[in-house]
Amino acid sequence: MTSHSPDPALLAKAETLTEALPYLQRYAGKTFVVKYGGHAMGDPELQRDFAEDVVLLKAVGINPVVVHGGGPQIGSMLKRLGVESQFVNGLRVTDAETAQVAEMVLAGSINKDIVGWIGRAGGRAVGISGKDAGLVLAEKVGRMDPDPLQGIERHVDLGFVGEPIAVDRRIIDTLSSAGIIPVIAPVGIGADGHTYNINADTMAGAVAAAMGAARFFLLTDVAGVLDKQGDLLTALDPARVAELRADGTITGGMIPKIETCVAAVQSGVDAAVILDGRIPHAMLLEIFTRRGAGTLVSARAVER
Ligand SMILES: Nc1ncnc2c1ncn2[C@@H]1O[C@H](COP(=O)(O)OP(=O)(O)O)[C@@H](O)[C@H]1O
Ligand SMILES: CC(=O)N[C@@H](CCC(=O)OP(=O)(O)O)C(=O)O
Repeated sequence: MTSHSPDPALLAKAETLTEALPYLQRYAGKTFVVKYGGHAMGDPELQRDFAEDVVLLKAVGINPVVVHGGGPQIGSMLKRLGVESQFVNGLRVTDAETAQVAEMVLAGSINKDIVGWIGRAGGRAVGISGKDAGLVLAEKVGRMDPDPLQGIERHVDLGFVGEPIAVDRRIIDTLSSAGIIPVIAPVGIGADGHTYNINADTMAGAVAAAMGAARFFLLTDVAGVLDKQGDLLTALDPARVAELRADGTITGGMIPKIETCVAAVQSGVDAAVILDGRIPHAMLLEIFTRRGAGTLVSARAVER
């Protein structure tokens, strides 16, 4: 090989970087909210990749804000403690004991794990929950009709399940402007002083709306929203989402996820993307290359 014909593998790397250039220019200074689902936290390698992606975003001038879940991890802890738990339309029925366990797992072990991974990837993160600095004021979710497939009695009281009714973004701004990546556990406090367990998708959507995020990513353990045949739906708008809810294509944990995406794009977030967290660096591929992955939800249908 002469000095005029560089190694093709090296050239490909340079091309990847130049392909990223317009995206780097477009997104510098913008806020990206990333919801990191409990199912996407599978193995340590994926957790390391995720942390590297978040640190890279910060390094190129984007402000990432991480909101995490931990449903499966709460489930394992409840099982160890011999506490039963039920879901209604993707939300965990939460009595006082379950609320305590949820807070311990979410704001305790998972939150600090993620902070640790980001630190190891060379970033600086601070882990908080919706209770810190009055970030999220929560209100009890009303009684709900369960999914008919779950065969649970109608009009269930979900207990200490909350939804965000106000987000005070100042703590996020303070951390972000100090070069720190905020990592947020989905727990909030009510005006009644109770601690509320908040679905992590819902929490992330409220944060994305309050931040006027340019992009909102939800990392999970499926390729995105699938149709009845199991094929990936690459782009959806609110009208199509309503059809898929009505005909039973979207069920269980995908309900809060997709409803959050719709609410986010209707309240000013440019686009929300449901991504497969099992794919290494799924987020970087979505942001910096022309090969978008997952399901993109936007106010108006787009070609992908
Ligand atoms: N139409 C659909 N397309 C994709 N997944 C769906 C659909 N309907 C229901 N689901 C379920 O939603 C799950 C994702 O939600 P969830 O388990 O709560 O993830 P996470 O823990 O990442 O928030 C999928 O694993 C799948 O079982
Ligand atoms: C009310 C409610 O359902 N809260 C969720 C909070 C965690 C969560 O949403 O985690 P994932 O994103 O990993 O599913 C729960 O208790 O499981």
